[in-house]
Amino acid sequence: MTAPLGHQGINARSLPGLSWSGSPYGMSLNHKILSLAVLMGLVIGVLYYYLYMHQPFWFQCPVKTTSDRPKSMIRYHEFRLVAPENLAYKQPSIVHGRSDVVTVTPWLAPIVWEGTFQPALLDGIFKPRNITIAATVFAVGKYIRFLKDFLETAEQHFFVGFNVHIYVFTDQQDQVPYVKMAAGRKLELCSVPSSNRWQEISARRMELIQVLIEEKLQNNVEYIFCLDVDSKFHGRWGTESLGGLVAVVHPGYYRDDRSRFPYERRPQSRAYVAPGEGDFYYCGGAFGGLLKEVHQLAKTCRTNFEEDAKKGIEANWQEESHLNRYMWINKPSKVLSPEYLWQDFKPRNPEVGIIRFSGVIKNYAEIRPNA
Ligand SMILES: CC(=O)N[C@H]1[C@@H](OP(=O)(O)OP(=O)(O)OC[C@H]2O[C@@H](n3ccc(=O)[nH]c3=O)[C@H](O)[C@@H]2O)O[C@H](CO)[C@H](O)[C@@H]1O
Ligand SMILES: [Mn+2]
Repeated sequence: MTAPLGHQGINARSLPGLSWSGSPYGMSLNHKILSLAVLMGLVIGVLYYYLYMHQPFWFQCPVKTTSDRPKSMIRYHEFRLVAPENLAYKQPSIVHGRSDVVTVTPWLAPIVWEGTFQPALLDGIFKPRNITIAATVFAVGKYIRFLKDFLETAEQHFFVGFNVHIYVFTDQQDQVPYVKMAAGRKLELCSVPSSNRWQEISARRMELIQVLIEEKLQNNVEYIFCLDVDSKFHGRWGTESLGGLVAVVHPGYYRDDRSRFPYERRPQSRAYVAPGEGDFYYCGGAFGGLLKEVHQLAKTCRTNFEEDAKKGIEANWQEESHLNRYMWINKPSKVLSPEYLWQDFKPRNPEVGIIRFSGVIKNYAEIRPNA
């Protein structure tokens, strides 16, 4: 009788190293198991420490309260909405609310309209986190004239009561107006070369935003918004606008069929959006979100813009076209209604209860280096 193949004469004792008592090949099995256990413990320990420190979104932080969590940990916990105790506010309803507008996207991101949120409740949730919000604004060439109103009105309406760092990119630092800022708010100036093409100034913002995030903002800012300078704040822009990736619906096209959106339509461009595609038409003049998300957006749009340039293509609305392509694939987790970027020349539509931020009327021929 022969044993089945593979079992002939083999047992634990006859395998090199696999012996219960002393082995001629070195460590006993007991020792090996022990060292393996110690090694595994070490690996698990190091892995746990790494996750604890970096807090990827899928890792549940074991720390209980908001106040004793360092900032880096709070960063990825935007969905842990801890409300202050004893805060009185209007009872919410799931049957009564705005019925003249849509307040949620098909991918279930909120669309922020006046009347859909309670400011005091949201501020109460975000205040204990001691977050800092960065804003970038470019004032190159003649656009420096818009900066004063932008900064003064931001002081009155943009994240009032929160830490706000405004980064002004300009080619004329000595022309930056003095605007008194409240405690916790500050202005920083960054140099940027002038250009004789407005398209270049507008589009290069993506690159400069990417570099700013990489070199300056990594550890001291949670959220960032990137805004056009030729605009003013007229109403509250606050914590209701915070989210992972945040886009603003353009005031000029939101009632139109998508076939009329001014997406880039040449398939050779990396900003291409095919007919029948696209959710909304978003503004290039205002977008934002968590630092990490905006970094990814800026980096991608910059790369795609440069790839297009190598082929001699410039998308019809420069970085706005690339942003729209990006948002089609990477859906924003919060969509802001056109209340968040209106245009002064447009009469207010009835569904727009309040204009919070709006582009001023300007004479393109007079202010752009190339009109
Ligand atoms: C409201 C809105 O969504 N506006 C977008 C729209 O046109 P706009 O007509 O609003 O573009 P724009 O002339 O305001 O240029 C965009 C921004 O670039 C900066 N700038 C521009 C020219 C210049 O000489 N100096 C200077 O500083 C400035 O911050 C300005 O706000 O399409 C542009 C496409 O490129 C941008 O996507 C804008 O954000
Ligand atoms: Mn503008």
